[in-house]
Amino acid sequence: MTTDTTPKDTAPAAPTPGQTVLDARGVTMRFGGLTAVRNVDLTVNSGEIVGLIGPNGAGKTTFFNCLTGLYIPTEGEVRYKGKVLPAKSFKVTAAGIARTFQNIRLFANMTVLENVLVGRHTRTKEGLWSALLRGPGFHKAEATSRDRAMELLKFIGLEKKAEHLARNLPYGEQRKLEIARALASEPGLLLLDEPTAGMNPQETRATEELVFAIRDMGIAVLVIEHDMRFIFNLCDRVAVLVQGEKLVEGSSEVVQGDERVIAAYLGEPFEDAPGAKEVAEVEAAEANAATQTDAAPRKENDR
Ligand SMILES: Nc1ncnc2c1ncn2[C@@H]1O[C@H](COP(=O)(O)OP(=O)(O)OP(=O)(O)O)[C@@H](O)[C@H]1O
Repeated sequence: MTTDTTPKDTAPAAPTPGQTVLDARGVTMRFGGLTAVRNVDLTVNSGEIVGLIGPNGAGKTTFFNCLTGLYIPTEGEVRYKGKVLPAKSFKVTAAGIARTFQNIRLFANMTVLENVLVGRHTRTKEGLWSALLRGPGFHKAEATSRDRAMELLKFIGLEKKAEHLARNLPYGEQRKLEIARALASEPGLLLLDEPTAGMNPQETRATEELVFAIRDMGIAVLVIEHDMRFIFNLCDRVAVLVQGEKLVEGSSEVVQGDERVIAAYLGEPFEDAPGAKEVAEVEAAEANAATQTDAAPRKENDR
């Protein structure tokens, strides 16, 4: 992925810096007796990358679903660029919010290019009759869509695999393709649900760069992630959900140092890669075991 291949034609007009793109107020989602999200306010401004973190079951994905028309919040209101969001997910996408899911949802037996083309359907003006009759309007629209889809594939570094079947891509590339498909709808706000889940450290770093490049295209980003290194490197602002409620919101520094967040989620101040301490302990134990194994034959020989 390189930033100089940004598909400028497809990028939405950059909103005024600081303009509120997403404004969620008092969002509550109840499932029977369970309140999964309780009275959550959250804004995302243009030019921002905002993180949403919290323990498993805190309500992060439910909140995302309330922002994308999959769920209608029991209470509260969600506005995108000042307008109340429609209650259907395809209308939310058409309005300008795109998302990826925690579990990859590609069309496995379609090509990489076809997957991105599917993501463009909300931006295609040609109707059913035009498509069936395959008139000149249809062919022109199809060519434009292909060009734009190829630009996006270039942007994420998958243009050489355009004709590969999605299911044959390695895991990290499937995740990138999901992002390209979301970008194909030309969003002003991109919601990413655990984009680095299952990735190795190199893939995670590449995803970090990709998200920065997407922000630089003029698209605001809201991201759920359990990888705290990724979140704290990336985000201008982080909101913490615990048991459905927003516990804290602030800069990475503020959130990392907040005792309530440490107690409820982080466990201890974040200083290095998560798990670094555990890795160091395992390595020390292995080194110790190796020393003892080396020592063992000498004992044998001593006898
Ligand atoms: N459709 C549903 N019906 C009933 N309960 C639900 C539904 N969706 C989510 N929940 C419940 O709402 C709560 C919040 O779940 P949610 O998936 O939003 O949490 P999360 O913070 O995204 O967790 P994770 O980090 O594990 O993905 C959980 O108790 C979950 O079981």
